[in-house]
Amino acid sequence: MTHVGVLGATGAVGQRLIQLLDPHPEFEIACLTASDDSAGRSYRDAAKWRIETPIPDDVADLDVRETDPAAIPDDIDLLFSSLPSSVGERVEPDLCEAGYVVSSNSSNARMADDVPLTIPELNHDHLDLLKVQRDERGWDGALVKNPNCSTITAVPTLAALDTFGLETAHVATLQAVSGGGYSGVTSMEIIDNVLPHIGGEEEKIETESRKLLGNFDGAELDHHDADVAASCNRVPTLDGHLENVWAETSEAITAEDAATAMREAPSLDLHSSPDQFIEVFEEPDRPQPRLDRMVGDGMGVAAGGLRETSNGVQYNCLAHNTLRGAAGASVLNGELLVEQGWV
Ligand SMILES: NC(=O)C1=CN([C@@H]2O[C@H](COP(=O)(O)OP(=O)(O)OC[C@H]3O[C@@H](n4cnc5c(N)ncnc54)[C@H](OP(=O)(O)O)[C@@H]3O)[C@@H](O)[C@H]2O)C=CC1
Ligand SMILES: N[C@@H](CC(=O)OP(=O)(O)O)C(=O)O
Repeated sequence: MTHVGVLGATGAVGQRLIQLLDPHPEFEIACLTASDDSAGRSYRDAAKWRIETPIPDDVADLDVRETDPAAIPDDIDLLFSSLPSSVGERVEPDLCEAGYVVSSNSSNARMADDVPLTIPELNHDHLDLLKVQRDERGWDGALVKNPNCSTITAVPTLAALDTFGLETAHVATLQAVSGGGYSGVTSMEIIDNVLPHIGGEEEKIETESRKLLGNFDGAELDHHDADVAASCNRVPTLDGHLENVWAETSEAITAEDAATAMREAPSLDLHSSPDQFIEVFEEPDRPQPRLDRMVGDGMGVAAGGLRETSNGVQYNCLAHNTLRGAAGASVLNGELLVEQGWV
């Protein structure tokens, strides 16, 4: 068993990590951290558990520790990080320097040249950037990131379309409230409403997509040159980001070509990777957040509403933002790190 720790374990993503890691056949939760306010309390007491499955008893009895390298036991093999990015920026490099391998969901350092940003089914080869990272930073540990939840929703479909030469992608998002964390948006702000701004989100989709779709030659990563533009909206759904995408390709493409390319997007043999990576619906009114966010046990991507435009295709896509878009993405990266021998 690989002994793992969860940083930011009491939060929205931290709780999802525990939900996924507790029954995991390869990982054993051995350490939990959160803010100083929670440190020293039992997890049951510190975490306001809001997941639909019960809080696991063995985890509930663990003590929450400070988020500090000195507080992490030496026998932890792998850390999952779901800290606020300002905290991740400060703490994650210290942990890597202290020798820990960190699979992080926080947005800090996602765009750093020597930090792999991975969706294993798409760009598992980018993990070899860790050789560059260790050479440059002198770390015994390692830092790997998963992308922003809205980015993860669209990029698998864009990667499938790239077989036809992706040139442009315009994305409009309808993002669930859980994306903002437990204290993100208040009910007075979001009920009977749509918020047409999510700070920093558009730039993340635009830049992270190009890094994910880029080419790694073993030394340097070339970002894809597609023109990606995004517009982000918060809507009153609980989980599941729905996105409208307009993609243009250099080669002619039909809606049927696009559906086939998406359906054929390869999956991996990792524990958390879904059997079918992208599920394409024929019904024009699918995917929908309430009906389809659990495709592939919450680790799949759903697409539908495909139709041709003058230079490409238009469609809708959806993924569960705290599973495939956050906690599940970190766990999958953890499985890849183990499989490739970094842990
Ligand atoms: N929610 C989502 O869908 C997604 C979230 N993310 C990212 O994941 C990260 C976590 O998000 P989320 O779970 O929603 O956030 P929450 O606010 O729900 O949880 C934050 C966690 O970090 C801990 N924390 C807060 N301040 C500190 C500190 N100073 N030192 C140590 N620990 C601290 C909290 O502990 P305590 O309980 O003690 O305060 C809590 O465990 C963020 O970077 C977010 O941007 C990414 C993709 C999707
Ligand atoms: N901003 C996303 C969630 C998030 O926290 O993203 P990031 O991991 O890039 O900080 C949302 O609101 O749905």
